[in-house]
Amino acid sequence: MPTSLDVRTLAGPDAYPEWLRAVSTGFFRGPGAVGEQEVAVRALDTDLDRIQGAYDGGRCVGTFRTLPQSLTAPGGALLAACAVSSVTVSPTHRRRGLLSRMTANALDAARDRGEVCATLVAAEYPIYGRYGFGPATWTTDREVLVARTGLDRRYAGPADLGDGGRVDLVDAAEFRALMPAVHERFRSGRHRQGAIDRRAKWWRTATGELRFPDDGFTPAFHAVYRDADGQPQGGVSYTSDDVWQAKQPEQTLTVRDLFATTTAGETALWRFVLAVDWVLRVRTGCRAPDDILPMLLPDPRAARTVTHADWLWLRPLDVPRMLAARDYAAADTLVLEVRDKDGYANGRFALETGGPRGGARCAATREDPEVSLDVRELGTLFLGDESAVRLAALGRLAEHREGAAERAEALFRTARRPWCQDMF
Ligand SMILES: CC(=O)SCCNC(=O)CCNC(=O)[C@H](O)C(C)(C)COP(=O)(O)OP(=O)(O)OC[C@H]1O[C@@H](n2cnc3c(N)ncnc32)[C@H](O)[C@@H]1OP(=O)(O)O
Repeated sequence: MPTSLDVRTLAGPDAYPEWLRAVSTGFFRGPGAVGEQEVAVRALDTDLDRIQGAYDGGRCVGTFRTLPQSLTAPGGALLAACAVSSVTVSPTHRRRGLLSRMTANALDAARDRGEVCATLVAAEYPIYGRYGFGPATWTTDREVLVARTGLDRRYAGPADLGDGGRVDLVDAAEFRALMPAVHERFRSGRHRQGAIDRRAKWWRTATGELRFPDDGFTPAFHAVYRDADGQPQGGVSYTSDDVWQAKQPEQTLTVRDLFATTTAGETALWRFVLAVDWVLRVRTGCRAPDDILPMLLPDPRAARTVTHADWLWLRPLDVPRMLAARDYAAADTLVLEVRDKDGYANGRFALETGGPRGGARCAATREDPEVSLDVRELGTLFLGDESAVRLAALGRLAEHREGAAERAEALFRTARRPWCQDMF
């Protein structure tokens, strides 16, 4: 029997618990698994206007949520982005266009709010390209075999590195008090493109202050790096298992979070986790592909790649504002034609760049294009991780003037690879 499927934003707070249960069903946690405390925790800092549900009669069969996000562009500018999350369609209602309807509504709303792009972390690679998203950052998870690193086991702390700083274990409350400000400085650095903001709720959840039953949270150890002036410049959160074999400790330390505003701090924090007693292996978690860690080791092969995969996907919405906000490696003028079947980013744009720290301008133009590409390829290029020349070889970027792909490459590529460390 045909049914009419209605897609709408949440009518009010009363509709939220059922919507959350639908998310849970869509992500296979099981029906009825969402208790009152979970509803209360998840409702904090949640904007109901940004939540859509798909309804079959009174039943919620599809979910979609967006969050305001601040995304770091190459050079350190912070962009207003629309972060997409909690996308599910009930197994009973798939492939009837519900995701497409919810995505179209969300992108319209993002454009109307003036958000320059949308972002997401894709559960499966083939889903989101059709909506104009392209993979823009990659993540690498490594396992370090501590005994193979060649590091001196007598290491006694940052002083051994000739660094006046120190690393101290702190409790969750102190970590929560100190680290948000450090993270804000960290993520707005010139080479931190791809980083996203962490709101107060993120820190409260990550440090176990906001909990609900069966949330799967494991308390972590926390340590802070302070520089020679006593200023916090970085921190690490990690857990460790308790494996022993034949009277020998064989523990795996898993890094949940590690960042610092300075290379000295980042180095000291890695050296700290690699020197924790009883630890045989260190799992790094979600790092940039060009993370400095392997090169800190006398034997970089001790850090083996466990997973390397796409992470943050980016969907341009406002091309002139987005392109003008970033820093470029060269001074040039390039005319790009962007194809966007959904219309948000369609058009020809003249990009004028002043080179490193030189600013950029971008505006619609009628000039002949030098390169043309689909909007999702622009999303892939924007944070600097993809090669325009490689896209041209793949037929995903067309060159209308000889050498234009190489010029695009010189503009868009970044010295460091983009890194988004967080899931949302
Ligand atoms: C940002 C995040 O939250 S990522 C999490 C995404 N959620 C999940 O993976 C949970 C499990 N999966 C689901 O809930 C659903 O299958 C969804 C949300 C992925 C898709 O929802 P649907 O309503 O079935 O998608 P919809 O019918 O709108 O499909 C639109 C198009 O995408 C295609 N498509 C949908 N899902 C997939 C998929 N997993 N793989 C490949 N193609 C897909 C459809 O075939 C369709 O193609 P067409 O336009 O060429 O006909």
